[in-house]
Amino acid sequence: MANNYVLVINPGSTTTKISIYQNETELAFEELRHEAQELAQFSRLADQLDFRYGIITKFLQQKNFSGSDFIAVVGRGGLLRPITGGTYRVSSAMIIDLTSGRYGVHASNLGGLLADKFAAALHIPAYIVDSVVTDEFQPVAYISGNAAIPRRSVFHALNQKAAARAVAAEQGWQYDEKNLIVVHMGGGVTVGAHQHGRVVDATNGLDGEGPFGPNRTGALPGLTTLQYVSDQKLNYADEVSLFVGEKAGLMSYFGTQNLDEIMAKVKSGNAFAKLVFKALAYQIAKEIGVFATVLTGQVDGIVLTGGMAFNDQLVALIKQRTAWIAPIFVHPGQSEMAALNHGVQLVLAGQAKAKDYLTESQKVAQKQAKYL
Ligand SMILES: Nc1ncnc2c1ncn2[C@@H]1O[C@H](COP(=O)(O)OP(=O)(O)O)[C@@H](O)[C@H]1O
Ligand SMILES: CCCC(=O)OP(=O)(O)O
Repeated sequence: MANNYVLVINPGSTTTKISIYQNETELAFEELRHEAQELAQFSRLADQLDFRYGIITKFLQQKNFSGSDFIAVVGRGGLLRPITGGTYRVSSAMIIDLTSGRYGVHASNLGGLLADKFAAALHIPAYIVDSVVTDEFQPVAYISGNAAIPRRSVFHALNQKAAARAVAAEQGWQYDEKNLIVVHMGGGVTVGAHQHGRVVDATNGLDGEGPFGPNRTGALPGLTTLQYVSDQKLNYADEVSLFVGEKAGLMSYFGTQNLDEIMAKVKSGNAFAKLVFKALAYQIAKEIGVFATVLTGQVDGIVLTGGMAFNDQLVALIKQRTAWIAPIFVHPGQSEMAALNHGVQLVLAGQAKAKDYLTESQKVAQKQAKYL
């Protein structure tokens, strides 16, 4: 007899997070950290599927959960065609796009794929919620400055929205009546302008925009980067994506993306580590300033979230430069597991309808076609 449990799977670039929910109650949670060397054994992202599936299966066995306990599985939504936010049934078109990497390669692609694999084994439905390609951009945000290259919405939509809603609730605000700048500081860092509940612009966390992060480049000097790629004869499919993601950011300077290890260098007086750490805070603060202009200075709050928001020194440095803009709310870690589960519970309770991937992507494509 099913226990009405929902299995929540959240693959990030540095972690696999797993939760079991019954209604809105989290019964179990596990965060498995992956060191870069551990993942380096897999040459392609798709090769990590069985490895991460095995870890999750082991977790379920250790906690004595049985397959028949579950009524649904939900994974973090990855790089798909641009779509609206919400809960989606994992479909065959989605599986093809996530597997091929046609819209980009990132650990979040494994969310839908892992959910699909568990759904097939347990005979239950699979969903994704608020994918990283959730697109609520205002028209002007699509323009990059070169007609050949439109901007696209790729950010930590799930956690940015969940953290913004949590802060709004704590303050007694309605999320869709306020203007917030939300900064997710994870393996990659993204900054979003949440205008009355719509993310009208956000830095692209994968293509090289905004601040750098533990394993991700931010904006790079364009021509110099193209020259480097050409000089080094970097191949796009493997080497270029590693150059801007996975091996970039703090990883490129120190060979580690673990902030605690970098803080140990800072504390031991390593001048270069101090400089790069200051630059991390500087770039994040600078982008918050940029996004204050997106909201024409009408900013009700700045929300700092993600794993790096646990680092008090980083938060203090960001505050020093940005506290004049708006009150700062620190919401460390992630609310992604609760948000993934909530999206599925709404569908299971009949309070929301699961969206269809191809239908929604066509809607967004029609909206974009007006401007691009
Ligand atoms: N409790 C913590 N204290 C300090 N730094 C942390 C903490 N948790 C995570 N980090 C750092 O945050 C970064 C990863 O953020 P996280 O949001 O966990 O990653 P992901 O994007 O993979 O989910 C890493 O640099 C990690 O070292
Ligand atoms: C912006 C895409 C999502 C992302 O960067 O996630 P991680 O920080 O988990 O790598």
